[in-house]
Amino acid sequence: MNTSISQTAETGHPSPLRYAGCDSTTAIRYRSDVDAVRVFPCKTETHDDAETVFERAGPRAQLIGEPEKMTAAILTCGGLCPGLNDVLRGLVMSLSHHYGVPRILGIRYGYAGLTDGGLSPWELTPDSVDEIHRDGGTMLGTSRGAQNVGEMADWILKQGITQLYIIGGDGTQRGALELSQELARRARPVNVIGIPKTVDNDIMWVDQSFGYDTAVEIAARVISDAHVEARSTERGVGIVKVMGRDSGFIAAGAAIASQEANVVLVPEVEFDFDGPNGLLTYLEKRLERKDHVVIVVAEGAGQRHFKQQGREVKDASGNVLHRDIGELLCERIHRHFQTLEKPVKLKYLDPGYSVRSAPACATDRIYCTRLAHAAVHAAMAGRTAMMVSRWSGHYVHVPLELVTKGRRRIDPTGSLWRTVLEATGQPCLNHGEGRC
Ligand SMILES: Nc1ncnc2c1ncn2[C@@H]1O[C@H](COP(=O)(O)OP(=O)(O)OP(=O)(O)O)[C@@H](O)[C@H]1O
Ligand SMILES: O=P(O)(O)OC[C@H]1O[C@](O)(CO)[C@@H](O)[C@@H]1O
Repeated sequence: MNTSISQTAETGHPSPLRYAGCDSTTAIRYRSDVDAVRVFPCKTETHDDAETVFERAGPRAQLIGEPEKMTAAILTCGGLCPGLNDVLRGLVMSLSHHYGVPRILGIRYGYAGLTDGGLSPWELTPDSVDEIHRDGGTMLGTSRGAQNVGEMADWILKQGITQLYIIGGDGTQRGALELSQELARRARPVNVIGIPKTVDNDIMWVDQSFGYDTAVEIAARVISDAHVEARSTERGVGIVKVMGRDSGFIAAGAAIASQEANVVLVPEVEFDFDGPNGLLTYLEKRLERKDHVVIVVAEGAGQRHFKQQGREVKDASGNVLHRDIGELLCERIHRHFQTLEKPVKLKYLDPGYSVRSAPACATDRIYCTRLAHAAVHAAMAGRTAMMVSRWSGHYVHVPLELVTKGRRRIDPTGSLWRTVLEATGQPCLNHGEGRC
């Protein structure tokens, strides 16, 4: 799966690099001669000793043009995530205070705001963003759903925009790549810089996304609530469903943080309901032994159990909308123990939107601000078609072509999942999958 990528460490000009997908166990070292970060990925089935070089983020001596003649635009797209307003604030402060860019446009409701049919942009100033970090959500609004890339490019050029900051998830970054390619075909240069936003923590080449710490903190508190409920009744079962469409990072992190989860179900690891290794058998044993149990489930887990029950429904961006695995767990567990004539008391908690609409915690605020400043330095130095990131602890520039190659998921054979299993005592809940 090695791919040639065009971007050198020094200049942003084309040179072949080898790409390897790997998690943050990757070793890393600086190459001070080229102001770059060299990454040596760990060995996986698909990659041997391939290496990737990322340019280090930060201010550069040479700017692409005169800041006082520039117009910057910022948009947020996809689902909410704690810290969006901190990123917006960081961008405006750096553009205005550090570089003196006079015109900063806040695009309304994601890509929809880059078209004639969208709402007019807001002029952003340090004063207008001064206190936005206190609030969750995004002051600019967000959206899902496709827009015509040619129309967006026309609109951007008509507005005289010279740099565009795009804050969003993997879908948004795919859009950013297309847009940067379309703009590159036009006469006037526009620097397109992505900033990774994902409460699910599922963007490639990002150690951990902003908002994740906040999300885990909140979800862990809900798991503790579920635990209190479960242990306060005879045969109490607490079920907590958290977001995680394709990746179970919030479920895993919150379960470990709370120390009070007994079973964690994520999209990356299959589980059975029935059979000697199935969830229901394990719950029987656990309830005999401890009289209560807490289950944490990511929304994308166990979707194969719905297969016979209808066609896939998708959101405006084409993401598959999952069936409610929390409801299914409640129904199956309730029915099973009724049949055994040993009924359980079930409490189902779903903190989904509360987790992602919260304002960011302190560590996420620092992270958002640093990413935002890195993004501005990148654009001012003339970079484009790239995303700022923190990778193996370093702030770096990652080509959008790499970012959009896939999604980051929990490795069922890796250390995070192993920690979940050790912390919960959860056994293998499937047969024949080979990954528990
Ligand atoms: N493959 C793609 N090519 C171009 N644009 C895309 C692509 N996928 C998604 N987009 C656009 O990106 C925007 C956001 O996509 P999406 O709704 O999937 O959210 P996201 O950025 O992945 O964030 P989240 O993680 O919250 O889902 C939408 O306007 C969508 O049309
Ligand atoms: O209901 P919405 O706003 O479309 O978002 C829900 C989705 O957003 C995510 O949080 C990703 O941002 C997923 O985990 C979830 O499926």
